[in-house]
Amino acid sequence: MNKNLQKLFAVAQKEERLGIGLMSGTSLDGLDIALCSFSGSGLQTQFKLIHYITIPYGETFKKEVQQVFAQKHANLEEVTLLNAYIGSFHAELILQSLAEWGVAPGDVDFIASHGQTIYHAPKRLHGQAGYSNATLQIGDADHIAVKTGILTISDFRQKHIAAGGEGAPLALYGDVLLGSKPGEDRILLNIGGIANLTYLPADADYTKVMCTDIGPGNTLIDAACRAYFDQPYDEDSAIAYSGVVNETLLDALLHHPFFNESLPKTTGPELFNLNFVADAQQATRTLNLPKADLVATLSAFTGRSILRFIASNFSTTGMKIFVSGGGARNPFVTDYIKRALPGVALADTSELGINPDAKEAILFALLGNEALCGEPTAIGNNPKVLMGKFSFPL
Ligand SMILES: Nc1ncnc2c1ncn2[C@@H]1O[C@H](COP(=O)(O)OP(=O)(O)OP(=O)(O)O)[C@@H](O)[C@H]1O
Ligand SMILES: CC(=O)N[C@H]1[C@@H]2OC[C@@H](O2)[C@@H](O)[C@@H]1O[C@H](C)C(=O)O
Repeated sequence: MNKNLQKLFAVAQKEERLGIGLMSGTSLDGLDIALCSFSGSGLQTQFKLIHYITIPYGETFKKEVQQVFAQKHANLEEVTLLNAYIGSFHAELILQSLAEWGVAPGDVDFIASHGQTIYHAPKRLHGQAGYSNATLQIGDADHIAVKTGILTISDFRQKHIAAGGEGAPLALYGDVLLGSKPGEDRILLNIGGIANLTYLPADADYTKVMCTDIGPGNTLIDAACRAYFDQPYDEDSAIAYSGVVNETLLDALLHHPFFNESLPKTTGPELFNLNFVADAQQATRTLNLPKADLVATLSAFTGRSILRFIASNFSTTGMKIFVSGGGARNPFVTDYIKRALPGVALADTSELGINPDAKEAILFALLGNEALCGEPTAIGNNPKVLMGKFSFPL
């Protein structure tokens, strides 16, 4: 028998597994690496976060990825080169982190890698007859497996699409396993590049769980900061607080048909980008808005769209909201939500024992654990699937 298959079989049967989850999100800020231990699977999963780090990407790397990221037209040679490069680069960052943590690669049972999304094209975006939902993550996992010597599971989103989903959000699979509590109505809100949430009902009826993208999280704020302030993001909302929200532009942004589309739905910077903002500015004759006012308006846009979504889909009485993602550190956005929902308890996911920055990397580690030894679980109207492809070391 192929020795890698033998090893795979042994790992799947272990009492406890050590796994690494990797997330490189739409904000392109860096690679999140979470080293976790798991025992059991599904609703019996016991998990512990052992180490976590975000390794920021350098400007040159970011610029290279941005050339192909969310672009309708890209250089195919660049995409091909990046696919191999990102796999190999992520492997290097893993090895470097393991060395810093004093963990031998041979002790790690698996890596679960999200890869880098370069284009997300649900049918609602591309609208082309004869083509299904589609998404593309690059950073080939064979490079990770060969360079680290660790079994690597990757490309989770394709199975979700093959089984009828949009390939995202996958957060619900982790949120149900790690974040639900019978007797408490909960929303787990992630504000990354794109904002999404999972609703976990108090009666623990998993057919009622809902997980969907909401709209922009940090993506437009970051894009405006990059374009007009030469900054990667609006640290502590300093720019937004120095500006004034333009209500006319805000209303126009909120009128996008995406907000009325059926749930669950997904989106990305393919839709919510500076061209979309410029069109709304043109229509509202606000093209000359001071740039700080623009950042304030885009921050209010994120806050208002999240708020409007929650208020129109849930009764917030007794609801607890747990926030994660980099946007949890944007006070303009979080205060906007808090002010409008005074009766609702808003905390970050550390109250659940989940580091809010590490949550998505933990999710992929957990999906890797499920791929090894779980059973497909029916949650809400989501595909009942185990996801991920296996790449073996030499
Ligand atoms: N101190 C801060 N003040 C304001 N914003 C912040 C702060 N720290 C982080 N952020 C925001 O968080 C972003 C990074 O968030 P995160 O790492 O959750 O994104 P991601 O994982 O790429 O997103 P996604 O979940 O959409 O894939 C930054 O680009 C920035 O917009
Ligand atoms: C295609 C893609 O990469 N989508 C991301 C993105 O970032 C947030 C939101 O948009 C979410 O739908 C998803 O990631 C998280 C991890 C998810 O699948 O739950």
